[in-house]
Amino acid sequence: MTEMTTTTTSPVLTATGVTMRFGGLTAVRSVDLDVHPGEIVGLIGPNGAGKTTFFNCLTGLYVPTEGSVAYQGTVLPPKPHLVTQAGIARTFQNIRLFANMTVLENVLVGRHTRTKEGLWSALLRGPGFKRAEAASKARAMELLEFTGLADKADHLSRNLAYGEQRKLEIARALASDPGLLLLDEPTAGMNPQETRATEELVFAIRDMGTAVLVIEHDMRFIFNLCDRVAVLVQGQKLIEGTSDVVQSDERVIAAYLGTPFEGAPGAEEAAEVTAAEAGAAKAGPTDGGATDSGSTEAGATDGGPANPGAAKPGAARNEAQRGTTARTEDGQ
Ligand SMILES: Nc1ncnc2c1ncn2[C@@H]1O[C@H](COP(=O)(O)OP(=O)(O)OP(=O)(O)O)[C@@H](O)[C@H]1O
Repeated sequence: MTEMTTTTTSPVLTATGVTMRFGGLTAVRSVDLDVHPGEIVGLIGPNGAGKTTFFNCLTGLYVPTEGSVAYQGTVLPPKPHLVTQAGIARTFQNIRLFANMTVLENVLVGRHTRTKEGLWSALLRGPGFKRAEAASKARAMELLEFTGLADKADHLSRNLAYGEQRKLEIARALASDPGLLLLDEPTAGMNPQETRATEELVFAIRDMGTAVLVIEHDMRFIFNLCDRVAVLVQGQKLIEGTSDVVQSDERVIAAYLGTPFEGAPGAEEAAEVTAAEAGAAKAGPTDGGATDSGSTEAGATDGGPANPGAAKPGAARNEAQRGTTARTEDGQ
C-alpha cells in the first residue's frame, strides 16, 4: 500500500463543485465531497442519481463540465492513467477483467502504473517486464493472499465464480498501491455470505491504509461499513453524515420510497389524503362485526399510503435491497 500519514487530517480526495452535463441533462450538479485518510465513505442514491457519473468524473473517464478533483491537495488532470498514477484506483459496476488471462496476470496488469515498463510491456512480456517481474509477482501474490484468491492464481479469470471475479477486480485495483479506492457496487449480485466477506475485505483495505469511497445499493452493507455517507438525488448532494444521521433522515427515506417529505411539493395534499384515509379506517371497522375488527385494524396499518413521518429506515433498506436484486437479475 501507499504509505499514508494517518495523523494528517487533510483529505486524500477533495471534489469541489463537480458538475457533469450531457447536453440538456445535468447528471451531477455542483457536488463537493472530501474523503480523509483512514475513512470509508459511502455514496448512495436512487437509480440514475448520478453516482457512477460522479465516479467517472473523479477518475478522469469524464471531464467534468465544472469543478475540480484533487488528490492529497493536488488537482488532477482528467485523464484516467494520471489519476491512477496519482493514487486513485477503482472497480467498475460491470466486471471488467481480462477473461482469458489468469488471475495472477490480471493483477500484474493492474501493477503497470507502478512499474516503469508500462502496460504493453506487461502484456507482451518484453525484456523490461522480466526484470521487474519478480517483485511485481511477489506483490501480486500478496494481494491474492489478501483477497483470498491465492489458490486460484493460475486459473483463467473467466472460470472464477462471480463473487471471486469481484474480489479479483479489487485485487487488481489494489495492485496500483492506491491511497484511495473507489468501489462501484462491489456486492451487486452477491449472496449474503459473499456480501459479508466483502464487508470484511473493505475494512481490511482501510486498515492497510487505503481510504475507500463506495457506491452501493445494499443499505445494510453501507450503514454497517461507512464512517460517513453522502446521498445523491437527481445529481445533487442531499445530505452527508454518519450512518445514523443519514438513515433516519426523512428526505433520504422519501428519495428511496418515492414518498413526499415535509416541505416537498405535494406534501400537504399527501398529508390530507393520509388523514382522510386514517379517519375512514377508524370509522369502518367499528361498524363492522366484532370478528372483523382485528383484521381491519391490521389492514388500516398496512394498507395506508406511505406516511413520510412513519416510514422507517428499515423500509428504505428493504426497498433499496429489492432494487439491487432486480438490477442483478437484469445482469448488472
Ligand atoms: N454518457 C452519458 N450520456 C448521457 N447521459 C448519461 C451518460 N451517463 C449517464 N447518463 C445519465 O446521467 C444520469 C445519471 O446516471 P448514473 O449512471 O450516473 O446514475 P447512478 O446513480 O449511477 O445510477 P445507478 O444506481 O442506476 O447505477 C442518468 O440519467 C443517466 O441516464
